Amino acid sequence: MKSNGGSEAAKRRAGEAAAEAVEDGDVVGLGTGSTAAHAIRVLGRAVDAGLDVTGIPTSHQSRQVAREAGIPLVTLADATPDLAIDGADQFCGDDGGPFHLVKGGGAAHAREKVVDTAADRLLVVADPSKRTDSLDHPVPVEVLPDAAPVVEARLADLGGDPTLRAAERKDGPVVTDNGNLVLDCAFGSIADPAALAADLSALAGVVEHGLFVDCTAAVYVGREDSVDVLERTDE
Ligand SMILES: O=C(CO)[C@H](O)[C@H](O)COP(=O)(O)O
Repeated sequence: MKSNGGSEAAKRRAGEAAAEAVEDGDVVGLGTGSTAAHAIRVLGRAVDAGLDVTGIPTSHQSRQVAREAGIPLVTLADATPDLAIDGADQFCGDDGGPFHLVKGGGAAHAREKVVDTAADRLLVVADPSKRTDSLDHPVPVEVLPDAAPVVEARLADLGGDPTLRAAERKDGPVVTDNGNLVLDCAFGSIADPAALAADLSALAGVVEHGLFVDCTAAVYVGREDSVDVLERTDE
């Protein structure tokens, strides 16, 4: 499975700790990536031990991991997730929140955003390398294939520097689970994530972008031997 760096032990601890928040009878949104996969495997072991949990996957990858782990799966047409557990490529925010994320390193951010924001609570699992004071990770933008040249120009108008994501073991571009392309767009330091998110959402041809603005209930930051839980508190 693709890993975006960070210690595997830290990722595992974050995944394990977030999985402990799942209660009997819960429907859980199952995030994508190497950190979320740890939580899915823990949930699979809990299901083996008798916990009644149903999952809603966010990608082909999370569906596959969940199937291997033995978690019964449904779709958003069948149930609303009580909580979602998902990874992030970068996050900012201190204890109390708000937290803002960049997601989409696995090109799954469109379905992730649908499932994660449908859930009552989004729990993010990450290692310390993902934490920053101000988001500056390139923002993945999923685009309709025919719209890619136009969206590239509009992203440049917004001050971005877009690059078509290339596949690693296939010639040509990455094609998402939804049959679209991904432009990774560098904006430098993002001073106002909410404003940029609104600008990106307004572009014709953009299916979804990877800025997740203040939709996170808690961030589980795994370390080699401990986990910090940062929680969004209501003002
Ligand atoms: O957004 C994602 C996939 O689209 C992942 O959650 C993100 O890339 C983090 O992955 P990892 O836990 O492997 O570092």
